[in-house]
Amino acid sequence: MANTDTGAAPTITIPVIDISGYIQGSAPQTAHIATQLAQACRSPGFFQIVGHDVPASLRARLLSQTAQFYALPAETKAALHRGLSANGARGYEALGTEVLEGSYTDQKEGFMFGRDLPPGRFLQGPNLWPAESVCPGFRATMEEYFTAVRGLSVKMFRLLALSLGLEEGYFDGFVDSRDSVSMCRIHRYPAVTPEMASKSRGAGAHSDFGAMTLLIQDDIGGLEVFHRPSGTWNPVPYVDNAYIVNIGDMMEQWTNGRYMSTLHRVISPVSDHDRYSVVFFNEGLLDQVIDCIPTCVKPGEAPMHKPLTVEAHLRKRYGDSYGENNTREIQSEA
Ligand SMILES: O=C(O)CCC(=O)C(=O)O
Ligand SMILES: [Fe+2]
Repeated sequence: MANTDTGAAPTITIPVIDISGYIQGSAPQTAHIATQLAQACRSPGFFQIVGHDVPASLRARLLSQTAQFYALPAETKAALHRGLSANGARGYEALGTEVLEGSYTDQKEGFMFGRDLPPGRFLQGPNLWPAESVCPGFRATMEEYFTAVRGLSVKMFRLLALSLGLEEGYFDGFVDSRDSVSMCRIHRYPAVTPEMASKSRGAGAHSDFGAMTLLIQDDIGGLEVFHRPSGTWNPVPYVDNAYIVNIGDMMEQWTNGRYMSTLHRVISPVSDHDRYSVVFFNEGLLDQVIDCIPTCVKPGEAPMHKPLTVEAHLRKRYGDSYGENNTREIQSEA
């Protein structure tokens, strides 16, 4: 694959969409935003939003708490390893655990949390947290942020529904039910030397397999999106206070390929600073059947995929043998 290391000019630009008109309830602006969204979701499947309602002060606290967490001693973080959580889906993941792309070991560490539910269905369970005395304010900030970003994601799915010519609440049950799976993951990408950067990735090339992802990257940048026709990697520039939004494999399938799930990767920062990012995945309502959305198939055209439930899609992607305390399969997640 060609990449930006060659210094080639980017072949795609990632649109920046101001959604404040929707947040404020303006009908004409909402229609315009939905049109911009439809274009961006078709290609490149990535865009950034500004004018959202998650306060900048909360995002700043989130990033400083993330740094505080990663500065904890290795053994304190290891005691929170996600292998110790009910479904293997909450807690800490050490540097070099994931291999998303061939021979590159991902140079990142992560910590995942979601809705605090009793252990039960697939990917559900209580979160793991460091003791308050060890990481003061961390849990409260992460919980406050989770509520805020989950609220924003419900709004983004409403806009997505409008962009597909559907009724605004079409995805509400999918994203906003008790059994809707959503997961937040904070990341640290340690700074590397130019020599190390050529042999490693922050995160190897992958596509996200849920429905829609909302991501904060810090001002170091490093996220790149693949443009298939030209075989080039294109940076997603840092935009102050923005969310990077991308379509995942489940939504690509649900829309019969109309909306695109695009390969992306993170280049380890060649810098004297670590890079931090916070990602919010919407995996959706476990019992929802993903069956071609009616507005996404022309008369006479056949849907490209057989209907299947979200849980079946996720189990397939996480690995058929996924089970309690089996943490291997989950590592294939983006
Ligand atoms: O950290 C980033 O900027 C991107 C992470 C990512 O793509 C993922 O976790 O799926
Ligand atoms: Fe990703």
